[in-house]
Amino acid sequence: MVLFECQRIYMWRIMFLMLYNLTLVHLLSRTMRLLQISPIHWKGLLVLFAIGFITQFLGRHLQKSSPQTFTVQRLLFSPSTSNCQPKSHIVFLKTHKTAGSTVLNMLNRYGDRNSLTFALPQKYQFSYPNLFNSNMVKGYDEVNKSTYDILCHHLRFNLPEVRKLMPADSFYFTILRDPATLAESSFSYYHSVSSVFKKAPNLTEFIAHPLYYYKPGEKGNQHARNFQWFDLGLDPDTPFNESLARADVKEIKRVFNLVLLSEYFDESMVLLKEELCWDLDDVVNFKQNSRESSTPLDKREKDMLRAWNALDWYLYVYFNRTFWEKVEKFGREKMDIEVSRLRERRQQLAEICLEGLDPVRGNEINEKGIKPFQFGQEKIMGWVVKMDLEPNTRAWCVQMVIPELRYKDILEAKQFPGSVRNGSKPAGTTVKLLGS
Ligand SMILES: Nc1ncnc2c1ncn2[C@@H]1O[C@H](COP(=O)(O)OS(=O)(=O)O)[C@@H](OP(=O)(O)O)[C@H]1O
Repeated sequence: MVLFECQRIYMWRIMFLMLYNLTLVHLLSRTMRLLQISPIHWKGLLVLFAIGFITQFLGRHLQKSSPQTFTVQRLLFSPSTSNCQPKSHIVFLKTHKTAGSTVLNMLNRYGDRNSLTFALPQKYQFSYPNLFNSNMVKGYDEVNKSTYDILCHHLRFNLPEVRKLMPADSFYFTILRDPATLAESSFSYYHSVSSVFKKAPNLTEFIAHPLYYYKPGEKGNQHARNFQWFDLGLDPDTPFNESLARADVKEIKRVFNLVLLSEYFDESMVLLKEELCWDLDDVVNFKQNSRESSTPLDKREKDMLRAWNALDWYLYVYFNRTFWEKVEKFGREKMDIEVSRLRERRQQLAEICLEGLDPVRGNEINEKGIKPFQFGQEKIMGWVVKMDLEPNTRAWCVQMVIPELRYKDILEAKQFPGSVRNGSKPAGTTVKLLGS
């Protein structure tokens, strides 16, 4: 009904526009004759009028779609202004507790919309905490040397095996976090499952006597010391030695084109967008996998945790420096502008897509496909997507909040039709028109 009403008003406007322009043309031609202006000149003017009319007509036509379609158009088009070629061969090392799930959602969306192939694990992780091996990839054909566009699920990095399946021009990136806050997040998240943390009554106790609880080489240690160093495929129990650490870090710098920082997530997204030559909407995201609350650390505790995780702290300090060097090169002012654009767009999308602008507890989300995965005793937060949206808009919004494990099921179902176990697809996730 609303649509018919819009169309009727629209037709009247076009008729009015036509009459208005014809009258103008008529008056003009009469004036030209009276002033005895040569026919060539006034005919030229008539052509100009005709062009003006068509422009007006098209301009109004583009503006006057129904409001819902307009919303989708805004979601669809935020074209890049640069002439670069978007990158689609990507290796993302998803380190733990570093905002990797938010990055992953973005990669899932991009790959999904552009029909890229993902190197997927048989289950949900690549036999973590074992070192990555190409035969852990579902459907990998060693003989025919299958290659993929994106590798991004949790794994323990092993470059020679990654190189077997990823194209030589792949863009490698990862994300790091201050090991002090990472340790707090890790302790609370893995407290009930980690052999080390289980023994400690609380974080304060663990910080005070880590060696009482931590036995080097014990299974499941990775959560408790130099977690990022471990994810990078290095030995977290190596006693800290600056020249050895420097050599390892230099090697990481050689392999990874970009190292992001979770504390500067938005700046990170701007650098990433630039390097990948993607559009703003490709890197806009809503926070994933956040906890309801965290325990604040005082300076002494932070210092102690950084000392305990000395290899991670060295790594973080090094890449913090390289990060800001990149920002400097990009231009501080330009960065501020881009970060503002990103935040504005996030706000705009949140207003379009979400019920409420803050994440909510899982039990407040009724839609099964977007409930956050709950792990241990932590309350992991998620988002409620508005129900009364135009289907394409809703599909876009849902994609932005699908938790990583469920998105993996969706991608797997797409890549391996008929072979997926319980991958129930969230309602309305097919975005046929978007980004295609
Ligand atoms: N955009 C953005 N900016 C800053 N921080 C963010 C962002 N998105 C997620 N997070 C925080 O990252 C923590 C979860 O990290 P991961 O998703 O990597 O965890 S996991 O290893 O996959 O379980 C988790 O930290 P904690 O809440 O301290 O646990 C999230 O709150």
